[in-house]
Amino acid sequence: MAAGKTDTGGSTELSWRAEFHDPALEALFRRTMQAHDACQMRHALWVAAGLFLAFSVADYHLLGFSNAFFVLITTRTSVALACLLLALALRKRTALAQRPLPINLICLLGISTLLLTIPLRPAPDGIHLASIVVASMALYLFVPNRLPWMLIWNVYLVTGFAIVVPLWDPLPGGLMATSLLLLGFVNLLGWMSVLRLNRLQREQFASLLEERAINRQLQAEIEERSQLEERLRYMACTDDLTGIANRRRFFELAERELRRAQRDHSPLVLCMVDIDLFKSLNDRHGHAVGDIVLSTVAGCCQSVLRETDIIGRYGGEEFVIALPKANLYTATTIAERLRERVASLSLPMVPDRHALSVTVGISRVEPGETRLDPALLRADQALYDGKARGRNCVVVAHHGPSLSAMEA
Ligand SMILES: Nc1nc2c(ncn2[C@@H]2O[C@H](COP(=O)(O)OP(=O)(O)OP(=O)(O)O)[C@@H](O)[C@H]2O)c(=O)[nH]1
Repeated sequence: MAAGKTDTGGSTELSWRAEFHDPALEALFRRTMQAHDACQMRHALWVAAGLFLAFSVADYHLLGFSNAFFVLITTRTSVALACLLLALALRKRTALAQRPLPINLICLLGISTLLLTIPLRPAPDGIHLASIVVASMALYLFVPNRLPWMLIWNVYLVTGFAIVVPLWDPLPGGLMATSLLLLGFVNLLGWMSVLRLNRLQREQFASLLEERAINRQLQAEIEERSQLEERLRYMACTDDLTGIANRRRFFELAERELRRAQRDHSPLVLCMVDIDLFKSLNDRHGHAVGDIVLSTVAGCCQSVLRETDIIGRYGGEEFVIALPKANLYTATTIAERLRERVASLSLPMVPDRHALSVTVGISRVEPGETRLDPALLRADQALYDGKARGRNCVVVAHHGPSLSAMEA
């Protein structure tokens, strides 16, 4: 496997036993596989317990109720019980699958019992060899991630076989050599299979980690882009200085309200708000103070409006407000409240307490008007009327005999 790096910087290089060189990565792999390993080992232990007990039936047929039978059934039952206990314990504590002690104890008991059958139970030559071969493969394949330990137990198994067989049931020289060669080959096969399995599992795990890292990176990029988009959208719609809608956004929202008003035959009123003598304020106190006054007045406007009302910066020191479902009387009340609030403002950077005031021009959208421009023009005209009348006032554009200019 080509050596790579995980996103945490760990190397995915494998050791001679096909485990990760990086101990942290190996520990992570084992933790990830823990439940799976425990499940696999539990099944193997159930099968092993069943097999050990099942062979007692064969022992009985071969030995009857002899001493040898009782020794064998005792050891077989001990192994089976140990297997069952560990299988039950693994159900609750999956971490036991990766602890060497319990499984090593069972290996010791199981292999010793298997070797004990050679002197205690007479059987044709091939039967003992076959059970050793099966046990050897089982050790390699069913005990996960314990390759060096399983090699040690296999050495015990083969060495035991090589010692016990000549002592109790000697084989012809050629047959013994063939058996040992066969066992050597079985070990090689088991070893290679486990190496291959370990390598495949870890390669898959490393790819999974890599994939997750790429996904996380993509997720972060997507989030960054959507934040950027959100920011751009905000910037495209908002006036930088005051934080209220810019002119483009105001028209977008107000035109939507106009269509709704036409549909529902409900009123829509527009107000133009202009800060009085702003040029002289700018000249006297500087542009920076002018900016603060602009955003303070914008805040005042917002404070007198309902959530459904729309406010935007029309340009310079002029604001525009759309009041859906409001008649001229309501609009005038709101504008008066705004005018009073601005007049009562006391800003530390503007020493003259009465310096701040606004003039408001008001006009309603007449039935049948499909654009905002005519009403805006009338509100603007009313605003200039207000300026001509001395400022700091609210003026309603002439709509009919019932409504005349209203001054503060
Ligand atoms: N500080 C600041 N000043 C601005 C901004 N936009 C426009 N202005 C200033 O606003 C002032 C507008 O002044 P005018 O249109 O002459 O009107 P005014 O002085 O308010 O007089 P009246 O409207 O007749 O009461 C100009 O001096 C502009 O430079 C801004 O974003 N910040």
